[in-house]
Amino acid sequence: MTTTKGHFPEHIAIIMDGNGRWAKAHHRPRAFGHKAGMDNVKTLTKAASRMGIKVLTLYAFSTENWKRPTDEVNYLMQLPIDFFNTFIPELMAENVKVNVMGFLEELPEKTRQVTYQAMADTADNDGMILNFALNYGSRAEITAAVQQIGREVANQKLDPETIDEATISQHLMTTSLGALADPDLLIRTSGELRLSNFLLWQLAYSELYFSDAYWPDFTADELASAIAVFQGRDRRFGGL
Ligand SMILES: CCc1cc(N2CCCCCC2)n2ncc(-c3ccc(F)cc3)c2n1
Repeated sequence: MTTTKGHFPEHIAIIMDGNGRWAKAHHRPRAFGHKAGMDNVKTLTKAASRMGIKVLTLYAFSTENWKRPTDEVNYLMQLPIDFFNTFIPELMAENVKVNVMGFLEELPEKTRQVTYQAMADTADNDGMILNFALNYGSRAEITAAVQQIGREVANQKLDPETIDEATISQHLMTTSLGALADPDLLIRTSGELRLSNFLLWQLAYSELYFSDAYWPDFTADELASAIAVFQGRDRRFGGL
């Protein structure tokens, strides 16, 4: 069997964890950590684009994050607005195409509008896809896919005998990524060793890399190190 050793990861997904603890370690409020985290999103986006990454998926807000204190959620919901208000020119200069996946209809109006506008503004770019997971949860994503498949079977648009793994993949929020939908490499920062309801279907054969660095401290060099470790691994995809 041909080895995957040395292959460069096309799709990298990152759970950007540790922003609150980073703020605490710097004796600052949590919001300061979230702001530092957003600044690092800008830095790592440009670095990943220049490394030749084809898709960078970033877990920005989970369906479970609504349980956080109201003032923190309100601050977080402002971050996409701040991000695009300050970064669209650089995204255009980098030829980056923005995609935002999640239950966007549940977002505050202004947050939702700015994400749609960013997707429209960058739609013609054919460089790296910067794919934000915003109000996203994998079990909810899979449940919505099963509900839609059920509707199509009930409407006789879909023969249940033809349902296969591709059918499920095509009904997930990553379907627009096509052959790049499944991450080659998942990175989680801050030392947590959990998937936290992120891309559970898509990560079936992904390599997992855990960094002890808090997200604001996760540098482009750390990303390069994670990629080097990935290239040293020999992926099996279930085989020998
Ligand atoms: C809605 C919560 C949130 C939090 C957040 N943090 C705070 C915690 C995670 C670490 C990164 C910084 N960022 N950083 C960028 C975005 C963003 C999301 C969507 C989008 F289309 C453009 C930008 C972001 N969104």
